[in-house]
Amino acid sequence: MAGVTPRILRPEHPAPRPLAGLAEAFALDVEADLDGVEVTGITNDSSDVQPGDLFAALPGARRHGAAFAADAVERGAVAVVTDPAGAAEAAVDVPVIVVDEPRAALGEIAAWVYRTGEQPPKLYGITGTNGKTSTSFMLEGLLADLGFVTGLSTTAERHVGDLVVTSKLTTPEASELHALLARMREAGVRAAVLEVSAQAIERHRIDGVVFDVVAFTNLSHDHLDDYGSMEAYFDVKAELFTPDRAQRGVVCVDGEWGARIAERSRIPVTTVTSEPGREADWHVDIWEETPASTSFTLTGIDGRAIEVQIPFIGRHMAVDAAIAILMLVEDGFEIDAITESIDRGMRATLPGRIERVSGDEGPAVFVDYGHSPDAFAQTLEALRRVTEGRLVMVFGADGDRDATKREDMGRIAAELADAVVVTDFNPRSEDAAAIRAQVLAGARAAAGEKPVLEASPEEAAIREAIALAGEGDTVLWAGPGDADYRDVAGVREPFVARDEARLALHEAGWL
Ligand SMILES: CC(=O)N[C@H]1[C@@H](OP(=O)(O)OP(=O)(O)OC[C@H]2O[C@@H](n3ccc(=O)[nH]c3=O)[C@H](O)[C@@H]2O)O[C@H](CO)[C@@H](O)[C@@H]1O[C@H](C)C(=O)N[C@@H](C)C(=O)N[C@H](CCC(=O)O)C(=O)O
Ligand SMILES: Nc1ncnc2c1ncn2[C@@H]1O[C@H](COP(=O)(O)OP(=O)(O)OP(=O)(O)O)[C@@H](O)[C@H]1O
Repeated sequence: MAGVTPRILRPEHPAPRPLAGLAEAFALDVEADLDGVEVTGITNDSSDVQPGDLFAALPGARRHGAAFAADAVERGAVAVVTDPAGAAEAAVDVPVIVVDEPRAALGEIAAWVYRTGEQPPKLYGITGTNGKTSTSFMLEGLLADLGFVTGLSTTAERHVGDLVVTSKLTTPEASELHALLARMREAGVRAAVLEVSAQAIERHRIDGVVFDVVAFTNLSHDHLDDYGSMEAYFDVKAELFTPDRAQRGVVCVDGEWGARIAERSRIPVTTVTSEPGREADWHVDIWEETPASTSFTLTGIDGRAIEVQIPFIGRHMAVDAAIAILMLVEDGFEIDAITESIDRGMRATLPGRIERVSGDEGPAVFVDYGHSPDAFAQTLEALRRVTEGRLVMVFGADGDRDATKREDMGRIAAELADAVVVTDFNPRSEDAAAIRAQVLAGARAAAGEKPVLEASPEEAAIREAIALAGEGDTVLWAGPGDADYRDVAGVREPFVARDEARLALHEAGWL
Protein backbone atom coordinates (compact mmCIF):
# COMPACT_ATOMS: atom_id res chain seq x y z
CA MET A 1 0.00 0.00 0.00
CA ALA A 2 1.44 3.37 -0.99
CA GLY A 3 1.92 6.14 1.53
CA VAL A 4 2.35 5.79 5.24
CA THR A 5 3.38 2.40 6.63
CA PRO A 6 3.50 2.13 10.42
CA ARG A 7 6.52 0.39 11.91
CA ILE A 8 5.99 -2.93 13.70
CA LEU A 9 7.86 -3.13 17.01
CA ARG A 10 9.54 -6.44 17.87
CA PRO A 11 12.16 -7.54 20.39
CA GLU A 12 15.64 -6.55 19.25
CA HIS A 13 17.30 -9.59 20.83
CA PRO A 14 14.80 -12.44 20.59
CA ALA A 15 15.85 -15.73 22.19
CA PRO A 16 15.39 -18.66 19.78
CA ARG A 17 13.00 -21.44 20.83
CA PRO A 18 13.02 -25.00 19.44
CA LEU A 19 9.80 -25.53 17.50
CA ALA A 20 9.54 -29.09 18.81
CA GLY A 21 8.93 -27.48 22.22
CA LEU A 22 5.86 -25.73 20.81
CA ALA A 23 4.39 -29.00 19.62
CA GLU A 24 5.03 -30.48 23.05
CA ALA A 25 3.66 -27.47 24.98
CA PHE A 26 0.41 -27.49 23.01
CA ALA A 27 0.18 -31.27 22.56
CA LEU A 28 0.09 -30.83 18.80
CA ASP A 29 0.06 -33.83 16.55
CA VAL A 30 2.65 -32.66 14.01
CA GLU A 31 3.53 -34.76 10.97
CA ALA A 32 6.44 -32.56 9.87
CA ASP A 33 9.95 -33.08 11.24
CA LEU A 34 10.64 -30.18 13.63
CA ASP A 35 14.07 -31.35 14.79
CA GLY A 36 16.63 -28.57 14.70
CA VAL A 37 14.08 -25.89 13.71
CA GLU A 38 14.26 -22.82 15.93
CA VAL A 39 11.95 -19.79 15.84
CA THR A 40 12.72 -16.25 16.93
CA GLY A 41 9.45 -14.56 16.01
CA ILE A 42 5.96 -15.03 14.63
CA THR A 43 3.69 -13.04 12.32
CA ASN A 44 0.46 -13.47 10.38
CA ASP A 45 1.53 -10.92 7.76
CA SER A 46 3.96 -12.08 5.07
CA SER A 47 5.20 -8.54 4.49
CA ASP A 48 6.32 -8.42 8.15
CA VAL A 49 8.29 -11.70 8.10
CA GLN A 50 11.81 -11.63 9.56
CA PRO A 51 14.33 -14.48 9.13
CA GLY A 52 13.64 -17.11 11.80
CA ASP A 53 9.88 -16.44 11.97
CA LEU A 54 7.02 -18.86 12.24
CA PHE A 55 4.48 -17.67 9.64
CA ALA A 56 0.84 -17.98 10.75
CA ALA A 57 -1.24 -18.43 7.59
CA LEU A 58 -4.74 -17.44 8.69
CA PRO A 59 -7.98 -17.70 6.74
CA GLY A 60 -9.36 -14.20 6.14
CA ALA A 61 -12.44 -12.53 4.72
CA ARG A 62 -10.63 -11.61 1.53
CA ARG A 63 -8.11 -14.44 1.09
CA HIS A 64 -6.23 -17.21 2.86
CA GLY A 65 -2.87 -16.31 4.33
CA ALA A 66 -1.56 -19.58 2.87
CA ALA A 67 -1.47 -17.82 -0.50
CA PHE A 68 1.46 -15.83 0.95
CA ALA A 69 3.30 -18.75 2.57
CA ALA A 70 5.85 -19.10 -0.24
CA ASP A 71 6.56 -15.38 -0.03
CA ALA A 72 6.94 -15.68 3.75
CA VAL A 73 9.44 -18.53 3.35
CA GLU A 74 11.38 -16.54 0.78
CA ARG A 75 11.66 -13.75 3.38
CA GLY A 76 13.07 -16.21 5.93
CA ALA A 77 10.13 -17.95 7.64
CA VAL A 78 11.36 -21.32 8.98
CA ALA A 79 7.94 -22.92 9.45
CA VAL A 80 4.24 -22.32 8.84
CA VAL A 81 1.28 -22.82 11.15
CA THR A 82 -2.10 -23.00 9.43
CA ASP A 83 -5.42 -24.85 9.15
CA PRO A 84 -6.08 -27.91 6.95
CA ALA A 85 -7.20 -25.75 3.99
CA GLY A 86 -4.05 -23.65 4.33
CA ALA A 87 -1.85 -26.73 4.52
CA ALA A 88 -3.34 -27.96 1.25
CA GLU A 89 -2.69 -24.57 -0.39
CA ALA A 90 0.76 -23.74 0.99
CA ALA A 91 3.41 -25.05 -1.37
CA VAL A 92 6.49 -24.68 0.85
CA ASP A 93 9.50 -26.80 1.77
CA VAL A 94 9.53 -25.85 5.47
CA PRO A 95 7.64 -27.71 8.22
CA VAL A 96 3.88 -27.00 8.26
CA ILE A 97 2.05 -27.30 11.58
CA VAL A 98 -1.69 -27.85 11.20
CA VAL A 99 -4.23 -26.70 13.79
CA ASP A 100 -8.02 -26.42 13.39
CA GLU A 101 -8.26 -22.69 14.11
CA PRO A 102 -4.91 -20.92 13.76
CA ARG A 103 -6.36 -17.49 14.59
CA ALA A 104 -7.71 -18.85 17.90
CA ALA A 105 -4.29 -20.41 18.64
CA LEU A 106 -2.21 -17.38 17.57
CA GLY A 107 -2.21 -15.55 20.93
CA GLU A 108 -1.07 -18.54 22.98
CA ILE A 109 1.53 -19.52 20.37
CA ALA A 110 2.86 -15.96 20.18
CA ALA A 111 3.03 -15.81 24.00
CA TRP A 112 5.09 -19.03 23.86
CA VAL A 113 7.40 -17.74 21.09
CA TYR A 114 8.10 -14.46 22.89
CA ARG A 115 7.76 -15.83 26.47
CA THR A 116 5.48 -12.92 27.32
CA GLY A 117 3.80 -14.87 30.13
CA GLU A 118 7.04 -14.66 32.12
CA GLN A 119 7.19 -11.60 34.40
CA PRO A 120 4.74 -9.49 32.42
CA PRO A 121 4.43 -5.77 33.23
CA LYS A 122 1.33 -4.49 34.97
CA LEU A 123 -1.27 -4.63 32.22
CA TYR A 124 -4.20 -2.25 31.86
CA GLY A 125 -6.84 -2.68 29.11
CA ILE A 126 -9.45 -0.15 28.04
CA THR A 127 -12.51 -0.84 25.91
CA GLY A 128 -15.64 1.08 24.83
CA THR A 129 -16.87 2.82 21.69
CA ASN A 130 -15.24 6.19 22.44
CA GLY A 131 -12.58 7.40 24.83
CA LYS A 132 -10.22 4.42 24.76
CA THR A 133 -7.25 6.31 23.33
CA SER A 134 -7.85 9.37 25.53
CA THR A 135 -8.14 7.29 28.71
CA SER A 136 -5.08 5.24 27.73
CA PHE A 137 -2.90 8.33 27.24
CA MET A 138 -4.06 9.81 30.55
CA LEU A 139 -3.38 6.55 32.40
CA GLU A 140 0.05 6.26 30.82
CA GLY A 141 0.79 9.85 31.87
CA LEU A 142 -0.14 9.09 35.48
CA LEU A 143 1.90 5.88 35.56
CA ALA A 144 4.94 7.66 34.13
CA ASP A 145 4.57 10.35 36.76
CA LEU A 146 4.37 7.66 39.44
CA GLY A 147 7.82 6.49 38.33
CA PHE A 148 7.07 3.63 35.94
CA VAL A 149 8.77 3.02 32.61
CA THR A 150 5.61 2.71 30.53
CA GLY A 151 4.31 1.12 27.36
CA LEU A 152 1.25 2.07 25.36
CA SER A 153 -0.76 0.62 22.49
CA THR A 154 -3.54 2.76 20.99
CA THR A 155 -5.13 3.71 17.68
CA ALA A 156 -2.83 6.71 17.54
CA GLU A 157 0.54 5.53 18.78
CA ARG A 158 2.48 2.69 20.33
CA HIS A 159 5.04 3.61 23.00
CA VAL A 160 7.89 1.59 24.45
CA GLY A 161 9.40 3.91 27.03
CA ASP A 162 10.48 6.94 24.99
CA LEU A 163 10.17 5.19 21.64
CA VAL A 164 7.02 6.28 19.76
CA VAL A 165 5.66 4.83 16.52
CA THR A 166 2.30 5.26 14.77
CA SER A 167 -0.22 2.42 14.78
CA LYS A 168 -1.90 0.35 12.06
CA LEU A 169 -4.82 -1.27 13.90
CA THR A 170 -6.25 0.00 17.21
CA THR A 171 -5.34 -3.31 18.85
CA PRO A 172 -2.61 -5.19 16.99
CA GLU A 173 -3.00 -8.79 15.86
CA ALA A 174 -1.90 -11.22 18.61
CA SER A 175 1.49 -11.93 17.02
CA GLU A 176 2.27 -8.20 16.87
CA LEU A 177 0.92 -7.59 20.37
CA HIS A 178 3.17 -10.23 21.94
CA ALA A 179 6.15 -8.96 19.94
CA LEU A 180 5.39 -5.50 21.33
CA LEU A 181 5.17 -6.84 24.89
CA ALA A 182 8.51 -8.61 24.38
CA ARG A 183 10.04 -5.36 23.14
CA MET A 184 8.62 -3.63 26.22
CA ARG A 185 10.25 -6.23 28.48
CA GLU A 186 13.64 -5.57 26.83
CA ALA A 187 13.16 -1.85 27.50
CA GLY A 188 12.32 -2.38 31.17
CA VAL A 189 8.66 -1.40 30.83
CA ARG A 190 6.87 -2.12 34.12
CA ALA A 191 3.36 -0.93 33.24
CA ALA A 192 1.60 -1.13 29.87
CA VAL A 193 -1.73 0.34 28.79
CA LEU A 194 -3.50 -1.33 25.87
CA GLU A 195 -6.55 -0.11 24.00
CA VAL A 196 -8.87 -3.05 23.34
CA SER A 197 -11.29 -2.83 20.41
CA ALA A 198 -14.31 -5.10 20.06
CA GLN A 199 -12.67 -6.52 16.94
CA ALA A 200 -9.65 -7.43 19.07
CA ILE A 201 -11.71 -9.38 21.60
CA GLU A 202 -13.68 -11.18 18.93
CA ARG A 203 -10.72 -11.89 16.66
CA HIS A 204 -8.48 -13.32 19.37
CA ARG A 205 -6.02 -10.42 19.21
CA ILE A 206 -5.70 -10.19 23.02
CA ASP A 207 -5.44 -13.94 23.60
CA GLY A 208 -2.53 -14.89 25.82
CA VAL A 209 -2.85 -11.68 27.83
CA VAL A 210 -4.47 -11.34 31.29
CA PHE A 211 -5.00 -7.75 32.39
CA ASP A 212 -4.54 -6.55 35.95
CA VAL A 213 -7.32 -3.97 35.46
CA VAL A 214 -9.69 -3.37 32.55
CA ALA A 215 -12.10 -0.48 31.98
CA PHE A 216 -15.28 0.21 30.01
CA THR A 217 -15.84 3.78 28.84
CA ASN A 218 -19.19 3.68 27.00
CA LEU A 219 -21.10 2.03 24.17
CA SER A 220 -22.86 3.90 21.37
CA HIS A 221 -23.79 3.53 17.73
CA ASP A 222 -20.75 2.32 15.74
CA HIS A 223 -19.45 -0.82 14.04
CA LEU A 224 -22.91 -2.17 13.25
CA ASP A 225 -21.45 -3.26 9.91
CA ASP A 226 -19.41 -5.80 11.91
CA TYR A 227 -21.92 -6.70 14.63
CA GLY A 228 -25.39 -6.19 13.16
CA SER A 229 -26.93 -4.99 16.44
CA MET A 230 -25.99 -3.10 19.58
CA GLU A 231 -26.72 -6.27 21.60
CA ALA A 232 -24.17 -8.28 19.64
CA TYR A 233 -21.63 -5.43 19.90
CA PHE A 234 -22.28 -5.27 23.68
CA ASP A 235 -21.82 -9.04 24.08
CA VAL A 236 -18.34 -8.83 22.58
CA LYS A 237 -17.27 -5.97 24.87
CA ALA A 238 -18.67 -7.77 27.94
CA GLU A 239 -16.30 -10.67 27.35
CA LEU A 240 -13.41 -8.52 28.58
CA PHE A 241 -14.96 -8.60 32.05
CA THR A 242 -14.33 -12.30 32.64
CA PRO A 243 -11.63 -14.02 34.74
CA ASP A 244 -9.76 -15.39 31.71
CA ARG A 245 -9.23 -11.83 30.51
CA ALA A 246 -8.78 -9.67 33.61
CA GLN A 247 -8.66 -9.54 37.38
CA ARG A 248 -10.58 -6.35 38.17
CA GLY A 249 -12.51 -3.67 36.34
CA VAL A 250 -13.70 -0.06 36.26
CA VAL A 251 -17.02 0.61 34.53
CA CYS A 252 -18.51 3.97 33.58
CA VAL A 253 -22.26 3.61 34.08
CA ASP A 254 -23.29 6.80 32.25
CA GLY A 255 -25.85 5.67 29.68
CA GLU A 256 -27.62 2.33 29.58
CA TRP A 257 -24.82 -0.07 28.66
CA GLY A 258 -22.34 0.48 31.49
CA ALA A 259 -24.78 -0.70 34.17
CA ARG A 260 -25.33 -3.84 32.13
CA ILE A 261 -21.58 -4.47 31.86
CA ALA A 262 -21.27 -4.06 35.65
CA GLU A 263 -24.19 -6.43 36.21
CA ARG A 264 -22.89 -9.05 33.78
CA SER A 265 -19.23 -8.77 34.90
CA ARG A 266 -17.67 -11.94 36.29
CA ILE A 267 -14.78 -10.03 37.86
CA PRO A 268 -15.01 -7.47 40.68
CA VAL A 269 -15.74 -4.00 39.30
CA THR A 270 -16.03 -0.47 40.63
CA THR A 271 -18.46 1.92 38.92
CA VAL A 272 -18.27 5.62 38.12
CA THR A 273 -20.76 8.13 36.75
CA SER A 274 -20.88 11.78 35.78
CA GLU A 275 -24.69 11.83 35.81
CA PRO A 276 -26.17 13.43 38.94
CA GLY A 277 -28.55 11.08 40.72
CA ARG A 278 -27.23 7.89 39.10
CA GLU A 279 -26.04 5.15 41.44
CA ALA A 280 -22.32 4.36 41.31
CA ASP A 281 -19.31 3.81 43.56
CA TRP A 282 -17.71 7.07 42.38
CA HIS A 283 -19.14 10.36 41.12
CA VAL A 284 -17.58 12.95 38.81
CA ASP A 285 -18.76 16.48 39.70
CA ILE A 286 -17.50 19.07 37.26
CA TRP A 287 -17.14 22.54 38.73
CA GLU A 288 -15.20 24.48 36.10
CA GLU A 289 -14.85 24.31 32.32
CA THR A 290 -12.55 26.75 30.50
CA PRO A 291 -11.25 26.81 26.92
CA ALA A 292 -8.09 25.13 28.22
CA SER A 293 -9.08 22.91 31.14
CA THR A 294 -11.77 21.05 33.06
CA SER A 295 -11.86 20.75 36.85
CA PHE A 296 -13.83 18.17 38.78
CA THR A 297 -14.10 16.32 42.06
CA LEU A 298 -14.08 12.54 42.03
CA THR A 299 -15.94 11.39 45.14
CA GLY A 300 -16.35 7.84 46.38
CA ILE A 301 -19.41 6.60 48.26
CA ASP A 302 -17.00 5.84 51.12
CA GLY A 303 -16.18 9.57 51.37
CA ARG A 304 -12.80 9.53 49.63
CA ALA A 305 -12.38 12.50 47.30
CA ILE A 306 -9.85 13.55 44.67
CA GLU A 307 -9.66 17.06 43.18
CA VAL A 308 -8.64 16.93 39.54
CA GLN A 309 -7.79 19.47 36.87
CA ILE A 310 -7.10 18.19 33.35
CA PRO A 311 -5.73 20.23 30.45
CA PHE A 312 -8.55 19.02 28.18
CA ILE A 313 -12.01 20.32 27.37
CA GLY A 314 -15.25 18.61 28.26
CA ARG A 315 -17.25 16.30 30.48
CA HIS A 316 -16.29 13.32 28.32
CA MET A 317 -12.61 14.04 28.94
CA ALA A 318 -13.27 14.36 32.69
CA VAL A 319 -14.92 10.93 32.61
CA ASP A 320 -11.96 9.47 30.72
CA ALA A 321 -9.60 10.95 33.33
CA ALA A 322 -11.72 9.60 36.19
CA ILE A 323 -11.59 6.12 34.67
CA ALA A 324 -7.80 6.32 34.35
CA ILE A 325 -7.50 7.40 38.00
CA LEU A 326 -9.83 4.66 39.22
CA MET A 327 -7.89 1.99 37.34
CA LEU A 328 -4.95 2.92 39.56
CA VAL A 329 -7.13 2.95 42.68
CA GLU A 330 -8.42 -0.51 41.75
CA ASP A 331 -4.86 -1.68 41.28
CA GLY A 332 -4.03 -0.73 44.85
CA PHE A 333 -2.27 2.62 44.40
CA GLU A 334 -2.62 4.97 47.38
CA ILE A 335 -5.03 7.86 46.81
CA ASP A 336 -2.40 10.23 48.23
CA ALA A 337 0.18 9.18 45.65
CA ILE A 338 -2.35 9.60 42.84
CA THR A 339 -3.44 13.00 44.16
CA GLU A 340 0.16 14.20 44.36
CA SER A 341 0.71 13.09 40.80
CA ILE A 342 -2.42 14.94 39.62
CA ASP A 343 -1.37 18.04 41.55
CA ARG A 344 1.93 18.06 39.67
CA GLY A 345 -0.18 18.50 36.51
CA MET A 346 -1.29 15.80 34.11
CA ARG A 347 1.57 14.98 31.77
CA ALA A 348 -0.51 13.47 29.00
CA THR A 349 -0.92 15.05 25.60
CA LEU A 350 -3.77 13.73 23.49
CA PRO A 351 -2.84 13.61 19.81
CA GLY A 352 -5.78 14.76 17.74
CA ARG A 353 -8.35 14.48 20.48
CA ILE A 354 -10.02 17.91 20.84
CA GLU A 355 -6.58 19.32 19.97
CA ARG A 356 -6.36 23.09 19.52
CA VAL A 357 -4.41 24.02 16.41
CA SER A 358 -5.12 27.77 16.24
CA GLY A 359 -3.17 30.64 17.82
CA ASP A 360 -4.31 33.52 20.02
CA GLU A 361 -6.06 35.47 17.24
CA GLY A 362 -9.10 34.57 15.21
CA PRO A 363 -11.40 31.59 15.67
CA ALA A 364 -10.39 28.72 17.95
CA VAL A 365 -9.85 25.71 15.68
CA PHE A 366 -9.80 22.13 16.97
CA VAL A 367 -9.12 18.83 15.25
CA ASP A 368 -10.74 15.76 16.76
CA TYR A 369 -10.85 12.02 16.14
CA GLY A 370 -14.61 11.75 16.74
CA HIS A 371 -16.29 9.69 14.03
CA SER A 372 -19.53 8.55 15.62
CA PRO A 373 -22.75 10.34 16.61
CA ASP A 374 -22.04 10.25 20.35
CA ALA A 375 -18.46 11.49 19.94
CA PHE A 376 -19.84 14.43 17.89
CA ALA A 377 -22.43 15.20 20.59
CA GLN A 378 -19.92 15.10 23.45
CA THR A 379 -17.38 17.30 21.68
CA LEU A 380 -19.89 19.85 20.35
CA GLU A 381 -21.55 20.20 23.77
CA ALA A 382 -18.14 20.67 25.41
CA LEU A 383 -17.07 23.32 22.89
CA ARG A 384 -20.42 25.10 23.12
CA ARG A 385 -19.86 25.66 26.85
CA VAL A 386 -16.54 27.42 26.22
CA THR A 387 -17.45 29.32 23.02
CA GLU A 388 -18.77 32.89 23.10
CA GLY A 389 -19.66 33.09 19.43
CA ARG A 390 -20.67 30.61 16.74
CA LEU A 391 -19.74 26.94 16.47
CA VAL A 392 -18.86 25.72 12.97
CA MET A 393 -18.27 22.04 12.29
CA VAL A 394 -16.50 20.40 9.37
CA PHE A 395 -16.61 16.62 9.06
CA GLY A 396 -17.28 13.60 6.88
CA ALA A 397 -18.18 9.94 7.42
CA ASP A 398 -15.70 7.19 6.66
CA GLY A 399 -16.13 4.76 3.79
CA ASP A 400 -16.27 0.96 4.18
CA ARG A 401 -17.47 1.45 7.75
CA ASP A 402 -20.92 1.33 9.36
CA ALA A 403 -23.06 3.32 6.89
CA THR A 404 -26.07 3.35 9.25
CA LYS A 405 -24.46 6.03 11.43
CA ARG A 406 -23.98 8.58 8.64
CA GLU A 407 -27.39 10.30 8.74
CA ASP A 408 -27.21 10.45 12.52
CA MET A 409 -23.79 12.09 12.36
CA GLY A 410 -25.25 14.71 10.02
CA ARG A 411 -28.27 15.23 12.26
CA ILE A 412 -26.28 15.65 15.50
CA ALA A 413 -23.86 18.06 13.84
CA ALA A 414 -26.67 20.20 12.44
CA GLU A 415 -28.54 20.19 15.75
CA LEU A 416 -25.58 21.15 17.93
CA ALA A 417 -23.43 23.37 15.68
CA ASP A 418 -24.43 26.73 14.14
CA ALA A 419 -23.14 25.84 10.68
CA VAL A 420 -21.83 22.61 9.14
CA VAL A 421 -19.52 21.87 6.23
CA VAL A 422 -19.82 18.28 5.04
CA THR A 423 -16.68 16.89 3.43
CA ASP A 424 -14.75 13.65 2.84
CA PHE A 425 -13.15 11.38 5.40
CA ASN A 426 -11.31 8.24 4.27
CA PRO A 427 -13.78 7.17 1.55
CA ARG A 428 -11.69 4.00 1.07
CA SER A 429 -13.34 1.96 -1.69
CA GLU A 430 -16.60 3.95 -1.66
CA ASP A 431 -17.73 6.89 -3.79
CA ALA A 432 -17.02 9.98 -1.67
CA ALA A 433 -19.91 11.99 -3.16
CA ALA A 434 -22.40 9.23 -2.29
CA ILE A 435 -21.19 9.20 1.34
CA ARG A 436 -21.51 12.99 1.53
CA ALA A 437 -25.07 12.73 0.21
CA GLN A 438 -26.05 10.40 3.09
CA VAL A 439 -24.50 12.72 5.68
CA LEU A 440 -26.09 15.78 4.05
CA ALA A 441 -29.54 14.17 4.13
CA GLY A 442 -29.29 13.84 7.92
CA ALA A 443 -27.86 17.34 8.34
CA ARG A 444 -30.40 19.08 6.10
CA ALA A 445 -33.34 17.38 7.78
CA ALA A 446 -32.24 18.79 11.15
CA ALA A 447 -30.66 22.14 10.22
CA GLY A 448 -33.67 24.42 9.89
CA GLU A 449 -32.30 27.82 8.87
CA LYS A 450 -28.69 26.94 9.71
CA PRO A 451 -26.17 26.81 6.83
CA VAL A 452 -25.30 23.31 5.61
CA LEU A 453 -22.49 23.39 3.04
CA GLU A 454 -20.82 20.69 1.01
CA ALA A 455 -17.13 20.97 0.15
CA SER A 456 -14.66 18.49 -1.28
CA PRO A 457 -11.81 17.74 -0.80
CA GLU A 458 -11.02 18.43 2.87
CA GLU A 459 -8.61 21.25 1.96
CA ALA A 460 -11.55 23.21 0.53
CA ALA A 461 -13.85 22.34 3.44
CA ILE A 462 -11.60 23.61 6.23
CA ARG A 463 -11.11 26.86 4.28
CA GLU A 464 -14.90 27.28 3.93
CA ALA A 465 -15.34 26.65 7.65
CA ILE A 466 -12.65 29.16 8.63
CA ALA A 467 -14.18 31.72 6.27
CA LEU A 468 -17.46 31.37 8.18
CA ALA A 469 -15.77 32.02 11.53
CA GLY A 470 -14.20 35.00 13.27
CA GLU A 471 -12.94 36.16 16.66
CA GLY A 472 -14.84 34.38 19.46
CA ASP A 473 -16.06 31.58 17.18
CA THR A 474 -14.96 27.95 17.23
CA VAL A 475 -14.32 25.57 14.34
CA LEU A 476 -14.37 21.83 15.02
CA TRP A 477 -12.87 19.52 12.38
CA ALA A 478 -13.99 16.05 13.42
CA GLY A 479 -12.78 12.77 11.96
CA PRO A 480 -9.10 12.77 11.09
CA GLY A 481 -7.71 13.61 14.54
CA ASP A 482 -3.96 12.99 14.49
CA ALA A 483 -3.96 10.64 11.46
CA ASP A 484 -1.05 11.13 9.09
CA TYR A 485 -2.85 9.78 6.02
CA ARG A 486 -6.18 9.63 4.22
CA ASP A 487 -7.41 6.53 2.47
CA VAL A 488 -8.82 7.21 -0.98
CA ALA A 489 -9.60 4.21 -3.19
CA GLY A 490 -7.48 1.94 -0.99
CA VAL A 491 -4.39 4.13 -1.24
CA ARG A 492 -3.10 5.82 1.90
CA GLU A 493 -1.79 9.23 0.91
CA PRO A 494 -0.01 11.47 3.44
CA PHE A 495 -2.48 13.97 4.92
CA VAL A 496 -2.36 15.72 8.30
CA ALA A 497 -5.50 17.67 9.26
CA ARG A 498 -3.68 19.69 11.91
CA ASP A 499 -1.16 20.97 9.31
CA GLU A 500 -3.89 21.69 6.76
CA ALA A 501 -5.94 23.64 9.32
CA ARG A 502 -2.88 25.70 10.30
CA LEU A 503 -2.16 26.46 6.66
CA ALA A 504 -5.77 27.55 6.15
CA LEU A 505 -5.58 29.80 9.25
CA HIS A 506 -2.36 31.28 7.94
CA GLU A 507 -3.93 31.98 4.54
CA ALA A 508 -6.88 33.63 6.27
CA GLY A 509 -4.47 35.91 8.14
CA TRP A 510 -5.06 34.39 11.57
CA LEU A 511 -1.69 32.70 12.03
C1 LIG B 1 -12.37 -6.92 9.97
C2 LIG B 1 -10.96 -7.08 10.41
O1 LIG B 1 -10.62 -6.79 11.52
N1 LIG B 1 -10.12 -7.54 9.47
C3 LIG B 1 -8.70 -7.74 9.76
C4 LIG B 1 -8.33 -9.14 9.33
O2 LIG B 1 -8.68 -9.25 7.97
P1 LIG B 1 -9.01 -10.64 7.35
O3 LIG B 1 -9.06 -11.70 8.43
O4 LIG B 1 -10.17 -10.50 6.47
O5 LIG B 1 -7.68 -10.89 6.51
P2 LIG B 1 -7.41 -10.83 4.94
O6 LIG B 1 -7.15 -9.44 4.54
O7 LIG B 1 -8.43 -11.64 4.20
O8 LIG B 1 -6.00 -11.61 4.87
C5 LIG B 1 -5.88 -12.99 5.32
C6 LIG B 1 -4.52 -13.20 5.90
O9 LIG B 1 -3.54 -12.99 4.89
C7 LIG B 1 -2.50 -12.22 5.40
N2 LIG B 1 -1.82 -11.52 4.31
C8 LIG B 1 -2.53 -10.69 3.50
C9 LIG B 1 -1.88 -9.99 2.49
C10 LIG B 1 -0.48 -10.15 2.31
O10 LIG B 1 0.18 -9.56 1.45
N3 LIG B 1 0.17 -11.00 3.16
C11 LIG B 1 -0.46 -11.68 4.16
O11 LIG B 1 0.18 -12.42 4.89
C12 LIG B 1 -3.16 -11.28 6.40
O12 LIG B 1 -2.24 -10.77 7.34
C13 LIG B 1 -4.21 -12.20 7.03
O13 LIG B 1 -3.67 -12.87 8.16
O14 LIG B 1 -6.94 -9.36 9.48
C14 LIG B 1 -6.12 -8.42 8.75
C15 LIG B 1 -4.66 -8.79 8.99
O15 LIG B 1 -4.30 -8.63 10.30
C16 LIG B 1 -6.42 -7.01 9.23
O16 LIG B 1 -5.63 -6.08 8.50
C17 LIG B 1 -7.90 -6.71 9.03
O17 LIG B 1 -8.19 -5.44 9.57
C18 LIG B 1 -8.85 -4.55 8.69
C19 LIG B 1 -7.83 -3.79 7.85
C20 LIG B 1 -9.66 -3.53 9.48
O18 LIG B 1 -9.96 -2.49 8.97
N4 LIG B 1 -10.04 -3.81 10.69
C21 LIG B 1 -10.85 -2.85 11.47
C22 LIG B 1 -12.34 -3.10 11.30
C23 LIG B 1 -10.51 -3.04 12.93
O19 LIG B 1 -10.06 -4.09 13.37
N5 LIG B 1 -10.72 -1.98 13.71
C24 LIG B 1 -10.48 -1.99 15.13
C25 LIG B 1 -10.79 -0.62 15.76
C26 LIG B 1 -12.20 -0.24 15.66
C27 LIG B 1 -12.48 1.05 16.46
O20 LIG B 1 -12.66 0.98 17.69
O21 LIG B 1 -12.55 2.13 15.81
C28 LIG B 1 -9.00 -2.18 15.44
O22 LIG B 1 -8.69 -2.78 16.49
O23 LIG B 1 -8.19 -1.65 14.69
N1 LIG C 1 -15.85 9.37 27.21
C1 LIG C 1 -16.21 9.73 25.98
N2 LIG C 1 -17.51 9.65 25.59
C2 LIG C 1 -17.91 9.99 24.36
N3 LIG C 1 -17.07 10.45 23.41
C3 LIG C 1 -15.77 10.53 23.74
C4 LIG C 1 -15.26 10.18 25.02
N4 LIG C 1 -13.93 10.38 25.02
C5 LIG C 1 -13.61 10.80 23.79
N5 LIG C 1 -14.71 10.91 23.01
C6 LIG C 1 -14.84 11.32 21.61
O1 LIG C 1 -14.43 10.22 20.81
C7 LIG C 1 -13.33 10.60 19.98
C8 LIG C 1 -12.34 9.48 19.92
O2 LIG C 1 -11.73 9.42 21.20
P1 LIG C 1 -10.67 8.32 21.49
O3 LIG C 1 -9.72 8.27 20.38
O4 LIG C 1 -10.16 8.50 22.86
O5 LIG C 1 -11.65 7.06 21.43
P2 LIG C 1 -11.36 5.60 20.95
O6 LIG C 1 -12.31 4.76 21.71
O7 LIG C 1 -9.92 5.31 21.14
O8 LIG C 1 -11.70 5.62 19.42
P3 LIG C 1 -11.20 4.53 18.34
O9 LIG C 1 -11.55 3.19 18.84
O10 LIG C 1 -11.96 4.86 17.13
O11 LIG C 1 -9.74 4.67 18.27
C9 LIG C 1 -12.73 11.83 20.63
O12 LIG C 1 -12.02 12.56 19.69
C10 LIG C 1 -13.97 12.49 21.17
O13 LIG C 1 -14.64 13.14 20.11
